[in-house]
Amino acid sequence: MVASFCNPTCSLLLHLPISKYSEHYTAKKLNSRSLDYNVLEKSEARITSLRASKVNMDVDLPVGERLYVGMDFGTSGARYALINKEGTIRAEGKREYPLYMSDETVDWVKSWRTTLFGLLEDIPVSLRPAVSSISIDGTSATTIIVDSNTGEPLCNPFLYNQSCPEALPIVKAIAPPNHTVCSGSSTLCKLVSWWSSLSTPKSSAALLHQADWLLWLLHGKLGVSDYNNALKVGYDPEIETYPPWLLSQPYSSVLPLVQAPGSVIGSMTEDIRTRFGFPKDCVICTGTTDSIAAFLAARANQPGKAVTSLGSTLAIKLLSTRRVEDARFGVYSHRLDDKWLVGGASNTGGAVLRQIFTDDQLEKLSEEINPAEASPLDYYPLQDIGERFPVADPKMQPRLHPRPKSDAEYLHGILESIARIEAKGYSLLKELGATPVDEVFTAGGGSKNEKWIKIRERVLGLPVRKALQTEAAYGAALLAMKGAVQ
Ligand SMILES: Nc1ncnc2c1ncn2[C@@H]1O[C@H](COP(=O)(O)OP(=O)(O)O)[C@@H](O)[C@H]1O
Ligand SMILES: O=C(CO)[C@H](O)[C@H](O)COP(=O)(O)O
Repeated sequence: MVASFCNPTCSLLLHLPISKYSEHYTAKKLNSRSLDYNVLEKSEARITSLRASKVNMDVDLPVGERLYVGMDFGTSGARYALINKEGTIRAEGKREYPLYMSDETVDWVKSWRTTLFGLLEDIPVSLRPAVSSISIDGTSATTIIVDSNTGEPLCNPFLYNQSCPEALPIVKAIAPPNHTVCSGSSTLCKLVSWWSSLSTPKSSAALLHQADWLLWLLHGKLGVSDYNNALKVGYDPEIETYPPWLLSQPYSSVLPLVQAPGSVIGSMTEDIRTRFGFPKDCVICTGTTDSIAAFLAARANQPGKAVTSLGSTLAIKLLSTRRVEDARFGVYSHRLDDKWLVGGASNTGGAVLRQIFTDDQLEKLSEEINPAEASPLDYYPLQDIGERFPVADPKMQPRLHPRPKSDAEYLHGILESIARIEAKGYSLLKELGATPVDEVFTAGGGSKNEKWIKIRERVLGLPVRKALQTEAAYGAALLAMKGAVQ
């Protein structure tokens, strides 16, 4: 399905050119404002100088300065960024997820909750009274079914890359052909899988995404999400509602209310506010997904600009004037104010590297790589069986052999093979009608690898550079700022 989207308003987070009117839907006027990028660009130098001093700075704030907190709950750990209205980073930090086990499985809910309050504790005490708002991004389609009265989970969460193939025929029977939900790892497949399991109480259930549930712990209003996280359960961000084919399902009662990302849900609860020393006017804002937060952090603001998140997984996001989705290839479009972030998320990425090399080895071995030379090795690096994009194949096998004697050559082959997957992703988006990519910014842990950036430039045949801000937490902080100043 290809649709163009319209709205004659500037978006809050991006200086976006006014696009032509939609061919398919009566566009709704979107509430948004423009944030001056020039201010943010100028502040880059200041960010660098501040960061050069210390990460968590108990600095004396200018009188009256207000601050905005973004938290990124990624695959391997969580981070926070505390910024002011110029985008200067006042403090930042990160925590690995503690691994609590229950019945031989990881208790992710306990780990995420512990990490959330740990990050709040890491925010310098002297800066907390200046915090106006908080927002959180999480891994997309990470799904938690909770008791709608208590907010406590009714089952283990379904993680972002978990697939429920048994639910796919049921979902395909109700959704339009090749709709975004027609993927085994979609939130809707996870909901249908849970709904179809006999042992679960259905009456007082509510569906939340990871970011929604973490934000609920801070504001206390259960059942609120954002239109990025809600995309993969079937919410249509262009018409700003769930489609009739979904609302007519028996489980539609568990679906969350949906707001735009970076909109105020409510005030921080009194007990958390007093426990940590946040001000009475501190508000909690809707979030987004981790790869969209990374896009926001990069501040790529023209159609044709793209952000590749080289985190545990490879997620690509291309700013397009046209909406594109095709579940056969794992391609979907997130709304970003009055444009579309077209892309997909592969199961390849840094997690495969981490299975083979430590971060130090990655750094040392990369020094031996000549990025101008193409590697003859042809792999498909996956942690486990199954791929989401640019091929949606739950049975795809990892391919990481033959392994050469030289570790540097092996790493070169893996980095180059991931670059080829990235290149295939971008050419697929163009074939499906998205605005062609003309420049790629890089976010995530892999963005620190200069040699990989050069390999990717050669394979993609495009300018590729490290984003000015590579952490998704910075993008979430921009969403918190949007909500606070609205
Ligand atoms: N020098 C490096 N070169 C390539 N990849 C790296 C390097 N250092 C770290 N990484 C990768 O970055 C990934 C972590 O990135 P991050 O953005 O923190 O992931 P996530 O948010 O998905 O947990 C790890 O999987 C690791 O393999
Ligand atoms: O791989 C992932 C975890 O890091 C997510 O799937 C990633 O966020 C991509 O999802 P989306 O495109 O919906 O943001």
